Amino acid sequence: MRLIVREDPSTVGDYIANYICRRINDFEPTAEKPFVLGLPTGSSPIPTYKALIKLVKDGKLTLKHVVTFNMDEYVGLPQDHSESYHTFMFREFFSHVDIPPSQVNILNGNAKDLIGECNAYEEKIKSYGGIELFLGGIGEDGHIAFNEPGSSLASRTRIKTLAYDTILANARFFNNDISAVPRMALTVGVATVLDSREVVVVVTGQRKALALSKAIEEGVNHLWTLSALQLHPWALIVVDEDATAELHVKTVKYFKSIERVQDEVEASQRELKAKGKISESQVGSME
Ligand SMILES: N[C@@H]1[C@@H](O)[C@H](O)[C@@H](COP(=O)(O)O)O[C@@H]1O
Repeated sequence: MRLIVREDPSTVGDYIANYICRRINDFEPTAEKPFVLGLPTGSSPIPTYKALIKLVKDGKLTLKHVVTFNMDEYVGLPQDHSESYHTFMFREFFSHVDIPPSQVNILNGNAKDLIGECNAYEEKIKSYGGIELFLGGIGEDGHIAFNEPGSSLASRTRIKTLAYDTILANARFFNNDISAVPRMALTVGVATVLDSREVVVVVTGQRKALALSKAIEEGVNHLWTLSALQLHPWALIVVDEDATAELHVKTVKYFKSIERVQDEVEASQRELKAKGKISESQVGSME
């Protein structure tokens, strides 16, 4: 696992957007071989979406051959409700970039057969050969997607009852009316996220600091589902300074030193590549 620390949410967003842009461009997606990207909602990824939109507008990135799968959706909230994750994703991202809407996949929380909807979602992900990169966010209780505390770390896409903490946290999107927050959601499972080839998680703000420390400084634990990321071979968590408030100083220093060493290695690899001594595929990031 790698942990990257940046100053604030905006520089975190820039870092992740540039990272995703490089991954997509290196992949050289085509109609036959699209890049499959998992995406979250929430306020934390908004700076990343803003930065990705700019990269597309500046001609540095195209999403024409990208297929997306969103993490979750409320159950029973009309699709055109201002707080549905469908509305959120088109408002904050998809309407501003060149992705064909037919390549956007979001769980339907109003499906007649919710279990069938979840199973079909897993099958569709499989039909694309799995997810290349899953971008995620976390809740204050350490949940990834809507995998609330106590979720099985082997879980797949399913119906989930929301924890009271999450209902409270999300009431801010429903005029602080707790009774207006849906009680259930459809969500990809922890194992669905872990199956993707790479996972990138955005964690910003002091209210996420405890969850971050539980997830990376303690053992794998179903009460802090992000901690399952410790089992993933290619995981990256990008945080701002505020989110590090509960981490040990030595943890932060350690990960910062890893980034420094990696930058030095990459710089020397680029130099070797410029001299024709190694190929582009040999220039890459390390865990
Ligand atoms: N289901 C979503 C999560 O996927 C998201 O990570 C979380 C954090 O939201 P925010 O970034 O607004 O704190 O909100 C919801 O619970």
